[in-house]
Amino acid sequence: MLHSNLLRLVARGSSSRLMSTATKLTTVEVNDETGIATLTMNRPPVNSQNVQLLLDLQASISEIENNKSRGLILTSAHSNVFSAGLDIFEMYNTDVERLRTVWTELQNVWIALYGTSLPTAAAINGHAPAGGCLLATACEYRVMRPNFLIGLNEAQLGIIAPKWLMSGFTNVLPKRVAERALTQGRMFTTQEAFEAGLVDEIASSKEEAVEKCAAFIGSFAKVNPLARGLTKLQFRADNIKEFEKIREKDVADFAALASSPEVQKVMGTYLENLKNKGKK
Ligand SMILES: CC/C=C\C/C=C\C/C=C\C/C=C/C(=O)SCCNC(=O)CCNC(=O)[C@H](O)C(C)(C)COP(=O)(O)OP(=O)(O)OC[C@H]1O[C@@H](n2cnc3c(N)ncnc32)[C@H](O)[C@@H]1OP(=O)(O)O
Repeated sequence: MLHSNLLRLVARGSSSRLMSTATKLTTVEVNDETGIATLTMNRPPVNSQNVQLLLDLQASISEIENNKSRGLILTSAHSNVFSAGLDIFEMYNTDVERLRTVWTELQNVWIALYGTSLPTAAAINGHAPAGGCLLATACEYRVMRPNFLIGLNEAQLGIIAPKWLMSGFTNVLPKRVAERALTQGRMFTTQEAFEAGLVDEIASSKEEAVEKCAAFIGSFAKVNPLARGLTKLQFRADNIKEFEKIREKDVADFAALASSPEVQKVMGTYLENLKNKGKK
C-alpha cells in the first residue's frame, strides 16, 4: 500500500523518483542524477488557483526544501496553460471568510516560493496571466514556450494588485517598463516577454524548458549553497519585510475589495465571458 505522505516511488525508470505527497493537485519528481525537483501543477483544465491547489503548492515546496533537493522547477501538467491565476469561480458569490482564506493561502504560496533559499526556475509551458505570472516571477529564472501570454492583467479587470504581488515582476523589469505594463494590465507574448526581460529564455517544448531550467540551477553547482541562498535572500529582504508588515491588513483589504458589489460584478461579467468564449 502506498502511504500518501512519505513513500518515495520509482516513477519513470531509475532516473527520477516521484515523491509521494499528501496532495493531489501537485506532484514532485526528483531527478536522481541532478537532484533537482520538478513541481508540477495539475488542476485541470487551467490550473486555476483554488485554496486546495494553493495548499498543495505549499506542501510541495516544503517537501522539496526538506528532501535536500538542489533546486526547484515549477511547471504545469497541461499543454497550453501554466496557470490561469486565481480561481474566479471560488471568489464569486462567496462569503468574506472564504475570500480571506483564498488570499491568505495565496500569500503563503508566494512567500514560500519567493522566500526559499533554494534555486528556483519556472518552465512556463503555457499562458501565465495574473496569479500564474505571480508564481513565475517569484522564481529566479523563467523559460517559456512560444506563442503564449504572460503578465499581470489586474488593471484591465479593474482591480489593483498589492505591492508584494507586483514585486517579482518589478524585480525583473526596468521600473519604467514595469510601471507601464502594470498600469495597462499588459499581457506580453512570449517574444515580447523575452525582449523585455520578463522571461530569460524561450524553449520550443516543455522538455526543453525543463532542461534549460535545470541548466540554470546547475550553474550554481560550484557555489556554496549557504552563501548563494543568503545572497538571494538579501536581495529579496526588503520586499519580504514590507510584505510581513502589511500581511494581515492586506488580507482584510483584499476581502473587502473582492466582496464589494463592484468587484463581484466584474467577476460575474468576466466569468460569463469565459463561459461564452467556450461556446464560440
Ligand atoms: C476578476 C478578479 C477579481 C478580483 C480579484 C481582486 C483582487 C486580486 C488582485 C490580484 C490577484 C490575482 C488575481 C487573479 O489571478 S484573477 C484571475 C485572472 N486570470 C485571468 O484573467 C485568466 C482567465 N483565463 C483565460 O484567459 C484563459 O482561460 C486562458 C488563457 C488561461 C486559457 O485559455 P483556453 O482557451 O485554453 O481555456 P478557456 O476555454 O478560456 O478556459 C477553460 C476553462 O477554464 C475556466 N477558467 C479559465 N480561467 C479561469 C480562472 N482564472 N478561474 C476559474 N476558471 C477559469 C474557463 O471558464 C473554462 O471553463 P469551462 O467553460 O467550464 O470549460
